Amino acid sequence: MSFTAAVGIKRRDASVRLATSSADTLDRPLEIREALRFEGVTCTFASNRGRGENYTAVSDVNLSVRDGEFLSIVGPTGCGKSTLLNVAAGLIQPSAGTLSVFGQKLGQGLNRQASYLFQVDALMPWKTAAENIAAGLLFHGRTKADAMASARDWLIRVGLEGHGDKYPHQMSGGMRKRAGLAQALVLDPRILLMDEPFSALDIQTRHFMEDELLRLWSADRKSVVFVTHDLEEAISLSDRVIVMSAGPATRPIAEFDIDLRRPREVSEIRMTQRFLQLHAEIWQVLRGEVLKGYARNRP
Ligand SMILES: Nc1ncnc2c1ncn2[C@@H]1O[C@H](COP(=O)(O)OP(=O)(O)OP(=O)(O)O)[C@@H](O)[C@H]1O
Repeated sequence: MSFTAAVGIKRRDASVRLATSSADTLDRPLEIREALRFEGVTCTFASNRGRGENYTAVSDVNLSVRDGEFLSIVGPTGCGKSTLLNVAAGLIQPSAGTLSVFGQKLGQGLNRQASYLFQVDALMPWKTAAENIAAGLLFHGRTKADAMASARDWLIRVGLEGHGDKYPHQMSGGMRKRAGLAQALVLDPRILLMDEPFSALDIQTRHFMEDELLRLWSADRKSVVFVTHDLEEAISLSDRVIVMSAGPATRPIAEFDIDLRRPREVSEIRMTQRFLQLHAEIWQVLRGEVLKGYARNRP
């Protein structure tokens, strides 16, 4: 069974180390590389209620994301999923604990190995799709000709060939998402952080985008951390799903290996027996936390 309860979260050291017989060591690396490692990460904020109170959103989070892994994080609303992504991006510093990126502790400042894709578009309305995609490269010092050539290449890769001259208001929600994906991937990050990127899309476009993401991901297997409220989306995309506890002081309470075959087509994989089995197992844990979250947030 793939369910690993709280003990499973503690097994993190074992999970990143391969069993090594002498034969193994000849042709396999000793360690699977970690893209991200949260160690004892706690984030405490000044409470929205004021009165000098504090609110601990996440507490003592220990979690590693393997190089090339597609990891999803699910949990009750407001539990602290985005907070963890913000720590991974270097947008906020934990009150305690550390984040390591490919083995290096991240001090102050942004995680330069990562690109971030938010729920809302980060496209600049006064720039065309191509210019939006090229903007990050220009910021990193590439020449305009070079940046625009890369942007045109990425327009093709995300299915926006011929739409490079459109402004965001001239594009559909799905097209804007594609442009957003290109904007993130053109920088060739080793890590992709995604915060409910497709939640505003209609269901068909959403499935299209999920398949598109899997296709792009499988081309060079970046490490992905994907936050979603949608358990079906989490299972159909991921190698591993982490369930967070209800807040406050949220932490991962269970992890599930998703052993569905790849390549996957999200609408098809959801019909399989194994998918339904995994869904039932994970929902059993998640449901309890969602109910606790509702109970705690009742006025
Ligand atoms: N900068 C901040 N100042 C004060 N409180 C904050 C801050 N950032 C987050 N919080 C609080 O921390 C908790 C976790 O927020 P977070 O956005 O990480 O949750 P989430 O699981 O991503 O939410 P959702 O599921 O609704 O997207 C919330 O109660 C939120 O109000």
